Amino acid sequence: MATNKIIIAIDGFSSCGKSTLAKQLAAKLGYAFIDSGAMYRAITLYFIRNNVSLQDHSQILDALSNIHLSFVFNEKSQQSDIYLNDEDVAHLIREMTVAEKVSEVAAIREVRSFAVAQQKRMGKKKGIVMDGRDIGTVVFPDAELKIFMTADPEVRVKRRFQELYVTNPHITLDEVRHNLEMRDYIDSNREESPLRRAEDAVLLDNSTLTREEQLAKVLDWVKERAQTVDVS
Ligand SMILES: Nc1ncnc2c1ncn2[C@@H]1O[C@H](COP(=O)(O)OP(=O)(O)OP(=O)(O)O)[C@@H](O)[C@H]1O
Ligand SMILES: Nc1ccn([C@@H]2O[C@H](COP(=O)(O)O)[C@@H](O)[C@H]2O)c(=O)n1
Repeated sequence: MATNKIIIAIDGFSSCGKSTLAKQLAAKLGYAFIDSGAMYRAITLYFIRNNVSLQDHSQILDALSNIHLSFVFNEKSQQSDIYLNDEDVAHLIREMTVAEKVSEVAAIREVRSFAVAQQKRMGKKKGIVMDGRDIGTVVFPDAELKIFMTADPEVRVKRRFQELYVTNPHITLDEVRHNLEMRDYIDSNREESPLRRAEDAVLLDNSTLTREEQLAKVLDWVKERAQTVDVS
């Protein structure tokens, strides 16, 4: 049982295991888990479906005014699914059509303001693990624990390939590699909130760590920062 709730911010490159770690931590600590990337993906899905021009700011603002995002806990999977207006889009947002466009959409200032305002509200009561690209730098600059995750690029490509292959056996390693490289490049070089390691973030390279090892390591960091949190 957690008695001293903190905010845990996890940032890093694409497909290095941020959401996996965030889910593990949230389950262990009884915290809320928010995958901020899912929000940008859901906005992108809406933009694709409605042919929103990324060059037209009034179209973008109009589209955002019609988007309502929420996370609904799924008892079966024991995870929160993202809803775009009243539709569960948790699976649709993982498709390559969304992955190919999301970094362009997430670089737009109005889109970021829209998402960040909601993310900040979600952290008001603490007891939250959020992963993304700007969580420790912009969304929760005062988070008690900030983690910057990375892993060897080829390890990341193989992990994401194995994950996507289950639902799309036509996918290729090259396609996945290209998408990860492209997203990391845009995310790190955009003007608005580029992906950066916060000065006070702890670096976690999980290239050779199992899921269990990464969790054990991070739980030690949580204990250091929230002495009264019982994580036994
Ligand atoms: N320590 C690990 N060892 C092996 N596979 C892992 C490990 N951590 C995560 N994975 C797997 O790697 C893949 C990417 O993980 P995950 O989706 O958590 O990454 P992410 O950083 O949140 O990605 P993105 O930012 O692109 O959404 C998943 O298939 C996940 O199961
Ligand atoms: N805080 C964030 C989170 C995500 N993004 C953008 O969304 C893309 C998809 O995120 P995943 O975590 O699901 O891979 C990501 O490539 C970023 O472009 C962001 O900008 N800020």
